[in-house]
Amino acid sequence: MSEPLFERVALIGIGLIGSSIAINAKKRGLARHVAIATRRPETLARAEELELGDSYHADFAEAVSGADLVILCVPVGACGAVSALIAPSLAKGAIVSDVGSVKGSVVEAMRPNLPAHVHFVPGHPIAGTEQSGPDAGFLELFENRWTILTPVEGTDEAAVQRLRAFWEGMGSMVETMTPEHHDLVLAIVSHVPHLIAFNIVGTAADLETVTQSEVIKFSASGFRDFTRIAASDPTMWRDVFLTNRDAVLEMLARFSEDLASLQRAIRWGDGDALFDLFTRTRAIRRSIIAAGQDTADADFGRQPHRRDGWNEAAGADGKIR
Ligand SMILES: NC(=O)C1=CN([C@@H]2O[C@H](COP(=O)(O)OP(=O)(O)OC[C@H]3O[C@@H](n4cnc5c(N)ncnc54)[C@H](O)[C@@H]3O)[C@@H](O)[C@H]2O)C=CC1
Ligand SMILES: O=C(O)C(=O)Cc1ccc(O)cc1
Repeated sequence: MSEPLFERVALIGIGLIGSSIAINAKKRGLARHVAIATRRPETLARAEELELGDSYHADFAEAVSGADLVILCVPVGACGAVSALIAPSLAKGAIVSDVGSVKGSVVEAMRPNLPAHVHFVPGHPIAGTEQSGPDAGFLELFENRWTILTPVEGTDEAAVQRLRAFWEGMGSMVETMTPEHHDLVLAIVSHVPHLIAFNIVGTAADLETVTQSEVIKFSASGFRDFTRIAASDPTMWRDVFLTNRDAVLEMLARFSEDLASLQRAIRWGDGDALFDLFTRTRAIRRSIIAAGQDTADADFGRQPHRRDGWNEAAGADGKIR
């Protein structure tokens, strides 16, 4: 086996993403030692029971000392405080990263706390599920999925390349962009869609004329997909909306305008407007799938153990019907 990329990887927070990284780092030989730290003793004990790492620490400073890679795998709202806690113990030349779904606020919160002798390379794997906690992680999570790195100006290129190699070692494809651009893109492809799911499931739950048991009994797969998304971790998503406020509000404004014109088309019986939009959106879906045959999105039905919308929409050959 070739030499590991890192001697000691410290993971702060061991939920879905932290545990998936831990499993990858060990199984794929990317780190000689995986040190795990988290806030709650029960979670740390569970991580140890699952043998996710090589050492387990209640003390974050102890976990990061001597680490050449430190990754914060905590909700975005906690990144600032955690970075302040670990800063005095970070080794010279260490790469410090995170996996947060929002990048601008994480950079703002972490950067001032970090010493000049470390390389700060923020990251975000565009891969996840609605599950959370240390039991949720799995080896294939990052396979054929994109990871976005958002290094700030002046970051050592060698550090960016080393982190890129780490994510590629987990099967991910890597792209770099600015934190601001990341937040705008993710607002429309991830954050607003999650908000729509939280909202529609909430609306259905509050209905007075349709009972909850009817909602469950007659829910077609479209609504079931929304309920999967709406089951995502409340803390994580609260933090996403509080920290990516501007980009989400901008995309929501556009969404509301488009929704209003759909409403008008329905009110005035404008079948052509409805038909045109649905034709356009069907073509978009088909082109995504066609492109997916040789890029990241050829992953419908990718996780055979998952029974969610992605799998159910796909036949045995992975084609959507
Ligand atoms: N769940 C998903 O699908 C994805 C999540 N992310 C990002 O990854 C990060 C972690 O998310 P998950 O692993 O899903 O969450 P999770 O809820 O499964 O795990 C979070 C971990 O952070 C710890 N934690 C929570 N608050 C903390 C605090 N104040 N101080 C220290 N530790 C704390 C928890 O004990 C737990 O170990 C988040 O920033 C999220 O935005 C990124 C991609 C996908
Ligand atoms: O479960 C799903 O469908 C997701 O969309 C997972 C996800 C959630 C948050 C991210 O920042 C990235 C991926």
